[in-house]
Amino acid sequence: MSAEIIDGKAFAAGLRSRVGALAGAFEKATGRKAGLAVVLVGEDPASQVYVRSKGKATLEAGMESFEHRLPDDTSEADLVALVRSLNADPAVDGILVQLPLPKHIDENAVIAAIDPDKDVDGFHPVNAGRLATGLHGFVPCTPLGCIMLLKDRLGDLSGLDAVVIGRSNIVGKPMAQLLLKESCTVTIAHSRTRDLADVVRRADIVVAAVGRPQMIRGDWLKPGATVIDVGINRIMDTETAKGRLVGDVDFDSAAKVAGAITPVPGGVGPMTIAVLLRNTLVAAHRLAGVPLAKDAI
Ligand SMILES: Nc1nc(=O)c2c([nH]1)NC[C@@H]1CN(c3ccc(C(=O)N[C@@H](CCC(=O)O)C(=O)O)cc3)C=[N+]21
Repeated sequence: MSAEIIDGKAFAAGLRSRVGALAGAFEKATGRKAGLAVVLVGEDPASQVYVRSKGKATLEAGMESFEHRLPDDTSEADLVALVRSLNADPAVDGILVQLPLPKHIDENAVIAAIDPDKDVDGFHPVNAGRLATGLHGFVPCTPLGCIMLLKDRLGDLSGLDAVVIGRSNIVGKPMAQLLLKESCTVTIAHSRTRDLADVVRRADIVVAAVGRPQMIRGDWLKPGATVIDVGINRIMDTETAKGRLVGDVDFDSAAKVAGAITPVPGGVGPMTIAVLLRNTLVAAHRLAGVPLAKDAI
């Protein structure tokens, strides 16, 4: 094994403590805590785990956490009504509606109901448009966390060949926008891409966000490439007969070829939550009209 393991968990801990210090300063300046509202519809066990860890991290950073758990059969109209009440609530700076939503609810309709200036997930079309056109707005947490790890490892990304595997609104597309903003030459690959291995082999930066366990293998990589694995897949380990988490990258073979690689768990996942807190603090400053230094976080 030759690759450096990128410790996302440690980087995220550092980011959370910087956000915590700024959250304390925000409270001093305004007399109130920055607040994040998280809405969870239904009983999905994985979503419950994520929501619990988001709430815990929010409190640890010295912010207010508002959790709304709604039954599985909540109507779209009721959910939209809750979102609108959070839009109007001055104690709430950030709103996150946990995805996926139950099938009878139109996710796009719910996302569209969130005030773009409280949309700390960066999923509202207004924020997607701002990102695409170079305006200030909220950037989805996972891709922003990936960029932070890449810049920490590589410094200037300008001119590098980057391949994003996956084209979701939540990860693939905003990831490609951010890499483009950093002046990378960006390729977006997806399930219909031909000769994916050949596309990946050209890349200095590989971001894997396909949702297929261990799909990207070491022999697809350019030696020395930086590999960011966004996938979180639960599989059965055939040797131990226990469930375990793996990424979209086959870690063992990739680590022999890559220059640096994020592990799963302990890579991108913890960054997602840390950036969510960061975005909430930024939202609080904007809503309160209290300036935050440009490079503060
Ligand atoms: N509106 C919305 N916004 C989201 O940001 C959002 C969402 N919906 N739905 C679900 C996904 C998933 N997600 C993760 C957050 C943290 C970890 C994380 O911290 N993972 C740890 C632990 C993993 C574990 O042990 O289960 C790790 O990778 O090391 C993973 C995944 C946010 N999501």
